[in-house]
Amino acid sequence: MTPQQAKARIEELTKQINYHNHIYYQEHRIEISDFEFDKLLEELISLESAFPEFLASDSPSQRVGGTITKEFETALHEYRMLSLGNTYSEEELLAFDERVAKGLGHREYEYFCELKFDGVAISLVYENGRLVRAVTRGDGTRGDVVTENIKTIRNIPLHIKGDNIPEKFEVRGEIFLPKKEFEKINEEREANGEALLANPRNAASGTVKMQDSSIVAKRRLNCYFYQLLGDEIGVDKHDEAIHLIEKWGFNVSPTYTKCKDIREVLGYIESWKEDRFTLPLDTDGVVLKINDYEQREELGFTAKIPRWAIAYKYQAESAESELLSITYQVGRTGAITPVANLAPVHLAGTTVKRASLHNANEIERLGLHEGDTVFVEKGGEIIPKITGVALEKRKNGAKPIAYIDLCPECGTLLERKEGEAKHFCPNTKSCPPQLLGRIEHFVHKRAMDIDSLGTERIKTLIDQHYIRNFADLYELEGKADQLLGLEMSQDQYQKSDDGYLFISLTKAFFALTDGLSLSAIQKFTERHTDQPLKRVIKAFELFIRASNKKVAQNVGTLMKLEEILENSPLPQMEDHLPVPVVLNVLIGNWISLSKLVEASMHENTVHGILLKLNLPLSREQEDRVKKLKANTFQEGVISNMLEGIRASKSQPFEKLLFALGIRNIGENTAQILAKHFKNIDALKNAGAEELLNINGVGETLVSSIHEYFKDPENLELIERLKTHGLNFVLVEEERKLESTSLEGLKILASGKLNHFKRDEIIDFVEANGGQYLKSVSKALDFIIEGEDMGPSKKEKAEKLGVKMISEDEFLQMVGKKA
Ligand SMILES: NC(=O)c1ccc[n+]([C@@H]2O[C@H](COP(=O)([O-])OP(=O)(O)OC[C@H]3O[C@@H](n4cnc5c(N)ncnc54)[C@H](O)[C@@H]3O)[C@@H](O)[C@H]2O)c1
Ligand SMILES: [Zn+2]
Repeated sequence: MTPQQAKARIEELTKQINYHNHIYYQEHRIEISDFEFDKLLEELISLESAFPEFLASDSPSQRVGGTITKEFETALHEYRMLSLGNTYSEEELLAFDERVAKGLGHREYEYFCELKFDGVAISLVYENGRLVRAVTRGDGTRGDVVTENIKTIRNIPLHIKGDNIPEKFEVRGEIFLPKKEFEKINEEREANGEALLANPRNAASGTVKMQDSSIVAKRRLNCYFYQLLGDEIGVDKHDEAIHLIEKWGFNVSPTYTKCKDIREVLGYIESWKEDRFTLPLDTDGVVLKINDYEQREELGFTAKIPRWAIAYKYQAESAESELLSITYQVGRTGAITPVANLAPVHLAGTTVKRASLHNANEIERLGLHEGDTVFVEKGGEIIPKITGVALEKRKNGAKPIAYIDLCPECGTLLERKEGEAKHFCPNTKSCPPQLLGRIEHFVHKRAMDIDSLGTERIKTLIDQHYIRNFADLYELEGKADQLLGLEMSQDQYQKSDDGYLFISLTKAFFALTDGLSLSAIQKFTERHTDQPLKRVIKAFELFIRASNKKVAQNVGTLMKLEEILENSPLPQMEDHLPVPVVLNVLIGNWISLSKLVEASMHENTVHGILLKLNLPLSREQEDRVKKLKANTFQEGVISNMLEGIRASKSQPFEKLLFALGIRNIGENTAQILAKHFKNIDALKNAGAEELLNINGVGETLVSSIHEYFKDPENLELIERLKTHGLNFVLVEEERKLESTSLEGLKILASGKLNHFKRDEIIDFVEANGGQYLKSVSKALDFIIEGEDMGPSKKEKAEKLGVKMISEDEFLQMVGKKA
């Protein structure tokens, strides 16, 4: 390589590494794996050492990767927070050991091994036994002060008690989001159609830097500690320090061990290679450190890393599997996410059956064909990803994956906006997941406030076609009797290609027998999955006989089932039975099989079929049928739901306006518009000019409003809602003010308040006659300055000359405090 080439490559690598550092530390995202990142850095380091003339003092090889952010106060680290050298190879580990041996003049030394926890580094400073400061690593010299956020982590001791606690000391560790919590958050996000968090590490680092500690508290971060620092800590070996902080109540992972030489270290590495996946958090390697502090000092540091420690990183594991199919998920915003269904394969401690594909570009980038053998990898990500295709194994004539054109939920032609990676379903009104999103918004606490309508219930009502829009909610009252017994989930059902309704064997056997428990039957069917139906039924007969419960009756029913199945023209489906056949066995004396088949063609549940047929069932038959159904709506649930819906009719105009979900009309805007126009018709007829004259209304909002009222379906919806008595007119002063002490004042609160939660302060200001604004502007009369008010906000307020008062002063102003 010529010096010219080297220079160009160094520049290119520097640019790339700086970019990936930036998105990793500032945006909590990744675009390449850690392995790929480490390879880039390694290449840079080797080029810089071959061509030292091109080594820039600010090269990423010379600096710790993070930086500080603008939103927090910063603090200097008393002891610099460094990075660690890392390697993926055993040879390099042995070379490290040789350097250590040489550096110490071949005297004896010990290693202390810990797992490398994949989280965010934190430094806690204690003075007189109290936690005074929690600081991120930042650029290694200076970090962000995130004390309030860290205090929400339950097992971090705020006070240390005991004998001989040093007056001042620092403890370092790794904050992490437990895998279970991470999965929970992502399940919620998936259900809400929000983008998934890539991995627990990024989620943890994003959380640590949130502005709102109450959200941090909900995330249930945890922390493992691995270092004690201070001038008078009274120990001179790392293992002693670890035992000390354990004794003081810090959470230390019990996975550490002391090794007397590098061979033992290799044993430790091997022993955790698979076992680490059983730990509650992600780990990406092992850190080995010289145990003795004096020896550490002798070995010293480079600009960026200690010479007495190194991280050995496990390579991400990969496996081969077969692409079975692709499922396209529709989120609540209409965004489409393709997911690969794979033949189950064992990988990194779990069985993998699905891998994320993100969007059409990713499928194209991989060049996926139907039935391809693919490589799956599980790096830092919980959701594995496909890293490539084994081209030599591609089947003859395999077709490239064709991305879907139509929404899998509603059949609408998908759209893809210029410059966007994701496809969208434009059918915002009736595409089921999008409708779910809209209804959830409508019933939200700050909108129509119908808390008896949770997601599961709304989903059921949408799936079974009881609600297609908001107005339908108010017509449920007349359908109360149909709702009784409505099934909450359709998981137990399947439709055959030609539209016949099937039910799981477990549920069918449960309803067809008497005296056998659902769980016992489930265990039985699990043992007999994949077998031909005839054989399963024979085995079930033996199972009934062995159970010794109501044998004659149960076997009799089973024989009837066999006979009807034999004569029915219906297709077969693995592990399922046709619903009409099962119903025929249960209630056959009332109705013929052909009538049942006909009724089941257009229905998705047993409840639906029975509603349609309206048969006079005996008590016993009803009980049997009940066993066939999924969980159902009961009387209490229904009356509770209807009560909530009825009560919502008295929500004031501004809440209703917000609930309608008109694009760009948030809560604040809804209030402003409601106050200005006083009723929906005035808003509907408002011209652009009038709208633009209102403070806070801009061009985008004007066009969303006009677009909304241009749509005849929306107008019809409003008319229907009016007939149900919803408030489309502002009832002025309908809210009794608690006081007028804030009358005419425009107020904003920033930072953490002690007497109010986020939403409470808004209600409080308004209840006392004030107006709450959501951003810093000249219009404000004052800002209530809470704890840890963001420095950028503060700066802006000072620049605009907005007065800031403390929470105490505010409380005095409203007479809540002497
Ligand atoms: N994928 C990307 O785009 C991208 C970008 C930037 C950085 N990265 C990754 O981030 C890492 C670089 O970050 P780094 O400089 O923090 O190095 P590092 O994470 O490899 O090592 C240092 C850190 O390890 C942590 N650590 C965990 N367990 C520890 C233990 N038992 N003892 C001591 N320290 C422990 C500490 O937080 C410490 O700050 C690399 O692994 C790199 O792959 C990836
Ligand atoms: Zn759709």
